[in-house]
Amino acid sequence: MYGMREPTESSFSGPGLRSWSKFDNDDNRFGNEKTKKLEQEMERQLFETGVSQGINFDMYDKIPVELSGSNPPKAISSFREAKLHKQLEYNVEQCKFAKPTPVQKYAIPSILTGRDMMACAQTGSGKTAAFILPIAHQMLERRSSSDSGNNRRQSSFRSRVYPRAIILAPTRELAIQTEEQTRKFLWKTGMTSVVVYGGVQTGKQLRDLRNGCEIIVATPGRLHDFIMRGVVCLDAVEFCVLDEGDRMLDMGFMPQVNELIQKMPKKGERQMLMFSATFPPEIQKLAQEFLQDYLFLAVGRVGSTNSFIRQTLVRVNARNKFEELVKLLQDCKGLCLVFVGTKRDAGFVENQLVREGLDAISIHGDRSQEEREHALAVFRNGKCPILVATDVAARGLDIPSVMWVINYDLPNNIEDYVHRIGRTGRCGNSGNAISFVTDSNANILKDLIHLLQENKQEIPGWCEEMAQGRGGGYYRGRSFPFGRRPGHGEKDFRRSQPNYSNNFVSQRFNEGYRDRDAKDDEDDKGKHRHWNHDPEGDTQNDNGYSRSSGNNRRDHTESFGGGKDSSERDQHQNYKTFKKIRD
Ligand SMILES: Nc1ncnc2c1ncn2[C@@H]1O[C@H](COP(=O)(O)OP(=O)(O)OP(=O)(O)O)[C@@H](O)[C@H]1O
Repeated sequence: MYGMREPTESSFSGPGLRSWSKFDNDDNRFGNEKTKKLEQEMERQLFETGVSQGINFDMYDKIPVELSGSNPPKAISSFREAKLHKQLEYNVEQCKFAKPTPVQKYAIPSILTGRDMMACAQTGSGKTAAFILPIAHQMLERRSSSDSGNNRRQSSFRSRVYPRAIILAPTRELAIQTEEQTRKFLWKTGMTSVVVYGGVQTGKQLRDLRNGCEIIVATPGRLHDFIMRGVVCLDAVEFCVLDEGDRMLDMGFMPQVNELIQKMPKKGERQMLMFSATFPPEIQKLAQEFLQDYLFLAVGRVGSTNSFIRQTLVRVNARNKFEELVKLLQDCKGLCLVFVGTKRDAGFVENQLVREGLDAISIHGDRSQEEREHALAVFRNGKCPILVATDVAARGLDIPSVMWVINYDLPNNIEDYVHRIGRTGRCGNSGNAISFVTDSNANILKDLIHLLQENKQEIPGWCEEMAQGRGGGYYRGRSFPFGRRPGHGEKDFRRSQPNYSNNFVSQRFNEGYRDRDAKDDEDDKGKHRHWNHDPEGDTQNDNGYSRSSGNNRRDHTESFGGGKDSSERDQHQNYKTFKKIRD
């Protein structure tokens, strides 16, 4: 029988800890001193991970928010206001979450009312808790009201698992991390979660599943595998989350995700939630297939970065990129994540750095899962403070003390840039992102310049020249061809659909947003209510979210050299830039 084992030292992690978490405070039948101590230790270990909130945390309240769709509920201003189950309140306290972030303020009440949701908020701003808490609350409520939710008993009879919630993630490491986070919130609720992902033997995951669970966090391939083997059945799914929703719906994942969703109860009988920091309009359109009467939440502009990350562009010559990297790394304090374009380059750069005497390790798709997890572990604990990575580490990973993200190779699209640099500057902490730019990067520069302008970052003169030279001029100011800013996602795409819905409203909070989007709004088809309501009573927007004007940009032609290939002067200036950033 599950849940009847006395916990042992070895149950500090993995399923042992999960099964112990089924005990409720009042139901501790081993109430002796030793057990209590063990339980306290398990609790301490469980809650000690995660990024502590940084000095900029209160700035989140000033970020403009848009909530659109029919009958949107009122935001909460404290976790208490959400009236979560008392064990969940306790677990939130243990996580040291003093107050909700904006995405939590708006998403928690929306999800609690049973609505589907597409939510877009900056990297590191607490999206994970924004969906897990209201899901866990509803599962607890429904279980206590109907007392029919013991899926474990049911599943052990049928030797099949019937999860009530599925959370899909694009990478194995993110799935592992999200399940760890889920475990915190489920602590002592009597509910458990299991993570399943590819690249490792199925044995342990199978045993965990057979012990029963309410929530499965998974990468799509492995979950599909377990369904085909008759281990998991999705008939009883009440909640489905696509974490990094835009990635889960892009061409790489869409067929698998679609197949999984088809195995769940149909629209309206399950709650569908999609979260990401980026949601390009074309992906929003695709997502319609899975959503019903959903609320769209945008914290800040869809696809933007947070303003706590200092972003710097450095012009380099492809030939001496590596030397530039070494120079830079010698001066970087704290953990440093270096993104490269290919798996081969990841191995190559790692080896070269080690030869230079630097403590580097790499993570990419050609490494075994064991190696990938080892690389992340030694990076996390600081034994190897430089992690060279492909985009496998670009999304979702929440690692404290990542002070630097270096784009050794820039990605091909702005969404990947946003996610990559979002590994630093999390939860109100400051961070630095440095991107090497070569002649072959002209394709991303327009979007990048726009993003930097928006966040009041320095834009070197050579960069503007480069963007203009290649693309026939980049877009400055408010008017963009085809009525949309280049490249990345914007607002709720339904607003531009004719007669979307009679009940459709779009509410805005922190009115600084108006400056930026005023013109777009006039053209929108939906009805808009502009409310002055602000749950924190703060309507000022001074965090740089209104689009920057030309005044915010300095002319850096002088300090970064001209538009030709990286010259000696460039290199000297690059060094000066590194020094400035470091100091
Ligand atoms: N209300 C809160 N108060 C303090 N810390 C919080 C709060 N909410 C979340 N955090 C912490 O902030 C960190 C980032 O949260 P999370 O990983 O959920 O961000 P995210 O928005 O999902 O980021 P990404 O877009 O990169 O996936 C975590 O370590 C989490 O524990």
